[in-house]
Amino acid sequence: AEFVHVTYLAHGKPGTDWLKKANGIAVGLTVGSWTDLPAARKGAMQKHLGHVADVKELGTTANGLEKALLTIAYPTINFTPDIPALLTSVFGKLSMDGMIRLVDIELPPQFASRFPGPKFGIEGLRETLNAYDRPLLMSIFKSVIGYDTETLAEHFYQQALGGVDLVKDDEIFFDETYAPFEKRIAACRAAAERAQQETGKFTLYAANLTGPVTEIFEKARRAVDAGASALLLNVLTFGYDVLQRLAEDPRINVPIMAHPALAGALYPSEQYGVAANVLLGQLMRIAGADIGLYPSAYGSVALERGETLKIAQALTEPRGDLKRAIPVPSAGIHPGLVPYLYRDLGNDQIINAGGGVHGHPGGSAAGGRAFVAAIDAVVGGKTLSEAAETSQELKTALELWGNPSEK
Ligand SMILES: CCCC(=O)/C(O)=C/OP(=O)(O)O
Ligand SMILES: [Mg+2]
Repeated sequence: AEFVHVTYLAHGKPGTDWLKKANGIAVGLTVGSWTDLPAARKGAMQKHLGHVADVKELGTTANGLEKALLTIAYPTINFTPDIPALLTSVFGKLSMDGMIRLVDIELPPQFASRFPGPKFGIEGLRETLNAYDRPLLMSIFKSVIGYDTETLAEHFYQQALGGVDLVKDDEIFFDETYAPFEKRIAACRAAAERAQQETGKFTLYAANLTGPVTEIFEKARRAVDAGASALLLNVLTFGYDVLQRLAEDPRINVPIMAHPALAGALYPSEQYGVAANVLLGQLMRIAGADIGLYPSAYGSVALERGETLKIAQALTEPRGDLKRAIPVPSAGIHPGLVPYLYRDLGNDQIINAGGGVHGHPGGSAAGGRAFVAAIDAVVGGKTLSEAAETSQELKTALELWGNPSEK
């Protein structure tokens, strides 16, 4: 028999009987009640019974509460191998039952093997881009709503000229009236080919997958047929299972990028919700994200650095034959932050910026070039100031947004 081990951080009044609370969860979320079960039923129900794997009391908090880590083992025969079943079973009703936060899920090998994981992973993405031994670079269409296909294709061209490896739609790009999905994909592919003539590099385009879930799979297949080179999905709003089924579809043979939109409703609280490394690391990876975005520790919607490192670890740590998903610390990123990002994650990351590219006084292409110079610098062991001596674009970017790592 296999068990999923789920660890919760629970807060409670002084004197809480944590073993009793843990037992209540283990039984309540599996067989419902044990003591009231007739003896005849107990035999049949035994294999469905959850149990307490560990209880670690952590003492008292500043505001007088007690806290403890409770690890419960759930028989995997209780649920089907998909994330809706897993999350509903281990943190459905329980998530609404007081101060309790899901902080870790450990899947046993057989159960874990039922999830697709990344189709490309870091290695596959590098092969697709022919880009090795350096962080990848991505820019984001900024402001995108209301632009027509031709304008977006020109914006794509400018970003590609700047040397970015990928361009992504902003996650808020839903209304495609002015830039129909397949038309936009074809136009951006043409723009990528045009830029490639000048840069020698083919820039991928991650088009935002939108629309009713009843149509999203066919839409994704049409996107690939139309020349899509990557797809973006707002996983929390569409659902992890949509991500998993896209990743499992052999016809959707392009990297899938997971956006964290809405995650901030779940991860911040110390006493409630779901830890970011589970939400934006582990679950995204097992469901099949090749590319995992999350708030960086340095930008505009910052996450605490330790949290960001845990997300990156969940996306990349060795886990059986699961491919590694590439971490993309995002939001408010500008070239001056590249040394911090490189110190944290080294080469295996995508450096991702919208405003930090398009806000460059020299325009989007110059914004991309500033990042390329910054990445070359950190990979080559140079400071940004040294690199700025031979890159006007980087010099301008550092003057505008700062060079905090050399303060
Ligand atoms: C964490 C997601 C970041 C995001 O979606 C986004 O659009 C960032 O844009 P900038 O902050 O780089 O302009
Ligand atoms: Mg965005």
